[in-house]
Order: sequence, then structure tokens, then C-alpha cells
Amino acid sequence: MEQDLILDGLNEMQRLAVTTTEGPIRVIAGAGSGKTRALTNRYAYLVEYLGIEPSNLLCVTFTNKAAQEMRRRVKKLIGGERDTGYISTYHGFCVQVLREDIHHLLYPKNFIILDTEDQKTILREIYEELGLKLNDSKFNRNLKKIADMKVDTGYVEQLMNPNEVIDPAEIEDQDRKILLMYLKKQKRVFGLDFDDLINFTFVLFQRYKKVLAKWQERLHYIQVDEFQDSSSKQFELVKLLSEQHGNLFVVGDPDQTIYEWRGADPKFIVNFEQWFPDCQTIFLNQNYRSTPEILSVGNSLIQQNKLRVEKSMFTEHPSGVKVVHYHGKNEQEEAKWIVERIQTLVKKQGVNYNEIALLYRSNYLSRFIEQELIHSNIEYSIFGGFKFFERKEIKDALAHLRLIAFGDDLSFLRIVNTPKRQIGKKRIEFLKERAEAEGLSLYETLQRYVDHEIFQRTKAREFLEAIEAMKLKREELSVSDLLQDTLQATGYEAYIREDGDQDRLDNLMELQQSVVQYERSIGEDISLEYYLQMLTLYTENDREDQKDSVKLMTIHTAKGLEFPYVFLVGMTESVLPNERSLRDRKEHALEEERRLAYVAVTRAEKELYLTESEGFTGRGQKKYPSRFIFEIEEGLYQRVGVIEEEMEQEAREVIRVARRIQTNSEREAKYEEGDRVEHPVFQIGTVQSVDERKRVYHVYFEEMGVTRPISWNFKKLTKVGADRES
Ligand SMILES: Nc1ncnc2c1ncn2[C@@H]1O[C@H](COP(=O)(O)OP(=O)(O)OP(=O)(O)O)[C@@H](O)[C@H]1O
Repeated sequence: MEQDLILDGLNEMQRLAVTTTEGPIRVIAGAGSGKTRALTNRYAYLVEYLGIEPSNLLCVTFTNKAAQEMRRRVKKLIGGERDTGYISTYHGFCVQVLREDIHHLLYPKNFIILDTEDQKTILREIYEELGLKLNDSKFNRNLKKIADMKVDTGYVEQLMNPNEVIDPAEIEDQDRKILLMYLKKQKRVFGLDFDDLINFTFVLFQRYKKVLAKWQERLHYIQVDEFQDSSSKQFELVKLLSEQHGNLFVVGDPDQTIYEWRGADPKFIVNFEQWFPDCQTIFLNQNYRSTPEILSVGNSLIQQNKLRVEKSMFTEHPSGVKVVHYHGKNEQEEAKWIVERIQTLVKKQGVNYNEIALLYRSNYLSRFIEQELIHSNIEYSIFGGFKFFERKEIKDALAHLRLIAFGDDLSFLRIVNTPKRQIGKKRIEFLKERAEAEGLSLYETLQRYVDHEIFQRTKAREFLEAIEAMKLKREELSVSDLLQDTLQATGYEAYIREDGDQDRLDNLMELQQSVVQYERSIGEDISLEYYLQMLTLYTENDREDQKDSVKLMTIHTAKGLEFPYVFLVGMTESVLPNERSLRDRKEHALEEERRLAYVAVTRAEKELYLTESEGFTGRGQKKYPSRFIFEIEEGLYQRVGVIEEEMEQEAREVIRVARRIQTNSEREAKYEEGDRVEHPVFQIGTVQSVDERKRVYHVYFEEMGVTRPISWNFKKLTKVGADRES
């Protein structure tokens, strides 16, 4: 019999998922259970077995990359010439809707899409116009506020109004003023940011029922991948679109929800039947990816989560090798061990470099490994980010040191106006002309002409003074101290701090830490020139885009991917789980961090290594093994390296204290909507809503006439009349 590409090779449950086409269907699919295969084959099934046109099928994926991959696989099954237009992300789909119908909202069809960098550019302009210093309110915080204010779609009506947005000049409240100025500016360029794409689509559908009916009519079948990471708006959107034909098929794994921090809500998959009482549920429990050893480690870890749907994954794969936990005495040891292990895999087991992936919680963690990989001549590629020494803030920071050591023009140009010192194009031209004529470097030229009128009202003198002061100090300071002092003296560190981008600040700290470590490893003071030369060699050695290279990426980037050999590195308490997330979002965050660890573990097919080491973090805290390591059932992994008794005790104590602090914070809301409460400063108010995710009450305070978010943990918020009641 002829082979059936679509149905052969599926297991029973996958086949059920593929061939159940009508009505609402939920598939709860564990890691590595062939979700992607089920989705692609179902799409092909609808086209080939039911004769549905791809133009009547919407298939929503989580990333553009996933959409591309799905398209590729679908084309393999249904033939390359077929159109697969509506395989896209939520945002991508909204763009398609808007390109066709946005004119109803009085916007041109060739509107532009604003990415985060564009948003920041708009904000910068606003800051300048308002005469605000960047540190008055930080960028990211502002972007977040703008996003928060856009939760409600009311502003879209304002944007559509030809009489323009309300005049920001009339507004007192600064945040609101910034928002309105932002709206005005984006309207001027007909720009839509990511939040707008979905909001405009909603408003379009709400106001123009005919347009909605057209799209509902068009989309006979809707499939959604990674449904556990859908936000409420995204859920509403597919729900709305499926109202006409009722064929909504969603696939997800609640244990892999890793985007709660940006609005994902697993309740839509967990409680799907609440919205679709007649839905069918299919479980995919068989894991095709990993060895039983790796799967057991994953299961053991994720079982610690309380907020989950119990499902036990199994595999028919033959037994493999035990999972390894490596504990090193310091970061270099950890990096060395990983690299040695990689070399053994390649040389003794015939593994290719590109079968190996190194995963970590945050971007900056790649640095210590990168250095060792370069040192050992192992090619590597970083996915979804820059290589450490290629990041802007790192290049800027090092340019300071280069300028001190060599006074070269390149370094000078890189930093002379960062942070802003009013030394823009015109003044640089001036310097270049003089430098050329007088045979000087740009730095020397600036020294010579700093009193010229063209440099009045600039910060040229302060800049020169800072660099000169550092030149004087360079003999007596170590390179690490020199770096630190320089970044402070020139204001570069403050500039990064004020920009509010925590990743960049973390990277700077990581750089400082890496110099300290380098000095320690050499065991003597090194000269500035020596250090810079060492770095140049490192980076020159470093070639891009090698096919057979080890892959480095964050866990978030690794989602949905699989690799034969996985190293989950930097498994240190406060890194994974990430301390900052825990502080902000408490218990919810801990479970999300655990899910992240679970996602990482379940990427591995054949061998899995969990590594961490002692020492200090970039913030100067002592490092301990992650609590997640202690949570994995003993016996499921083998330990290499020794955790001293004392270290283990301390680690357990640190974890215990962290846990206590966490559980002391409020787990449940004390008040509900309508409760009358009293605040020591804002006085009497009424709870208007309870935000479970952010763990705040929105309270309307009568005297002030405003609504403020008040934390669940705030002990001084009391119920009005509580004394009398008790
Ligand atoms: N019926 C099957 N028979 C053999 N191999 C399968 C089958 N279904 C899936 N696989 C293989 O199992 C692996 C995991 O599949 P897939 O990537 O679709 O899983 P997933 O559910 O999307 O995983 P995750 O959610 O962890 O990212 C793939 O290598 C896939 O080819």
C-alpha cells in the first residue's frame, strides 16, 4: 500500500488529534510529545483529506521562526506550490487583517510597525521636549507604563479621531502626559507598536461588524500552538474569530508556560471547558525526544509545582546514560569542565559540535563559557543575541580603556558623545579638519581646542578631565579598578543605569567581574595594554556562522527546540531561579522559574549536564547550587565534584530563608471587589478590582479622586470597620 505521509507514523493519540476536526478541541501535550508534528499533520489533513483551502485556515504560532518551520513542514506534506498565508504569529495575523481593513479606522494601509527601538526613539524625543533628564523616569519603566495604559483599548478611538489626540499640554500628570505625547507622535508617522496591532484589530472588529463577519466567515478552522502562552487578548481574539464556525483547536503544555511575566495566562488551556463546555480533550503523553533518565529528571522537577495539571510522561526509548550534575569550585573550573566534556564527546564519541547546546537563564551568563570556548578553539554561535564582547555597552566600556591606553580616534569617536556631551556632527567635523591639518589625533585636537568657542556649552572639558585623571592613575590601579573608576568618572555607568535597561547594567557588571577573575587567574597585576591585547586576540579568533559549532542560547530562545547533548549552565541559586523575578512576583515566579528549568531539561535527547560553581555573582553575592538541583530526586543523577558539607548546609539555609520570606508574603487576596479599605496616607477607598497576576488591589481613593494599585503585601491597608467586626 502506498505510504500515507500524513497519517502513518503517528501514534494513536496523535492520530486522534489530527483527525478530530470539528468543534472546540484542546490538546494537552507534554514536552517532546510531538505537538508540532500533530499540528502540521492536522493542517495537511484538513487540506488533503477534507479539501479545505489554506486560505480558510488560520494557524497561530508563538514566534516567526516557528511559523516558518511550520510552513516548511506543511509544504512538504501538501506540495510547495500551495499558499500557506495564514500560518503566522498573533501579531503577524493582525498585520494581515489591518493591511486589508485598517482604512475603516482612518489609517493608511501602509502604516508602519514600531519595534522597541523605535519606541525608545520616540520616548527620547519626548524627554528632550519636556526637558526631562533620562533618570527622571526610566525608559523601560515608561515603556511598561505605556503598555499598561494600552491594556484598555479606549485610546484607539482617540487615535482615530481626526481632531487629534487631547493636547498633552493640558495634562498635569506626568505619566499621562508622556503617554499622550507618545500617542501624538506615533499618529504623526502612522506607526503601530506591537500592542496597537492587536488593539486596533479588536476595535476594528468591535466597530465594524461586517469586517468581523468577513474574517469569521473566512476562517473555517483555527489552530493555535503554544496555547499556554496566550494572553487574555490573544485568547479573546481567537475565540471571537472562531464564533462563526466553532472549530478552534488549541495545543499546549501548561508545564511550559514561561511568559506569565508578560501576560501569558495558562488558565485558558487549563480551564478551556469553562469557555467551551462541549470541548474534547486529547492528551499526548508519550515523549519521543529524551532518554528515560532525562525524562525522569524533568518529571521529578516539575512535580514540585502546585499550579499544574497532573500528567505523567513516558517514553519507549531505551535507557541511556545518567544525568550529570557538575559542581565546580569556581567559574573557570566550571567552564573548563564543560569544554573538556565537549571535547570528549566530540573526540571519543564522534559527536558533532552542532549537536551540542549550552543553555542559560540570562544572556550575560554566556561570557564565562565563551572565553573558555575561544581559548580552546571551539567554534560556537550565539542564538537570539550578541556575543558578549560584541555588545554595545561592552564595546563602549572597553573603548574607554583603549582611549586611555592608546588615545586612538576610533575609541574616541565611539565614546566622546556617549553619554551626550553636545559633541555632535558639527563639532566632530571641526575636530577632524583641525586634526588633519595639524597632524594630531582627535583626542589631542580636542585638548588643544577645548577653549574654542565652538566647545562652549558642551561637556568637552569634563570629558577630557575625566580621561586625563584616569591616565594619571593607571599605573597605580589594577585594570579592574581602572575600569570601574573610569566608567564612574566619565558618567558612562550612570548613563547605563539611568537608561533603565537592566540587561545592559548586568553586562557591565559581568565585564568588571571578568577582569577581576582574569587578574586572579594570572595571579599577578597585568598591564592595561596586555589586557587589551588579550581581548583583541580573543575576539579576532572568533569567527561567525560556522556550521559545525556549539550552540549557545537562553532557555527562552531554546523553547520548542531539541538537541542531542544539552548543558544547562550557571545553575546557581539567584540565577535560576532568578532572584529579581522572585522578588517582583513571588510564588508565581518561582513556579515559572521551575518551568524554565523544566523546559531546559526537556530539550535534551541523549545526554544532559547540569552545571554550577562556587564563587561570587556579578553583584558580589556568594554562589550556591540552585534549589532546583536539590529538588530532583536523589539517585536520578550522578554528581561530579564535591559539595562540602558546610556549603550544602549554607545553601539549604539560604534557600530556606528565601522560601520563608516568600511564603510570608500574601498568597491570597484579603479583600475583594467592593470592599471598603483604609490606607494610612490615601485614606478611605474602595477596592475596584483585584489583579491576581500582579498581586495588587486597584483601590479608588475618594478624597484624592484617583485609583492606585496597592500591593497585597501592604500590611497597613485595613478594612474599614474591621475593629468593630472582630
Ligand atoms: N509518532 C512519532 N514517532 C516518532 N517520533 C516522533 C513522533 N512524534 C514526534 N516525534 C519526534 O519527537 C520529537 C519531538 O516532537 P516535537 O518537536 O513535535 O515535540 P513538541 O511536543 O513540540 O515538544 P516541546 O513542547 O517539548 O517543544 C521530534 O524529534 C519528532 O520528530
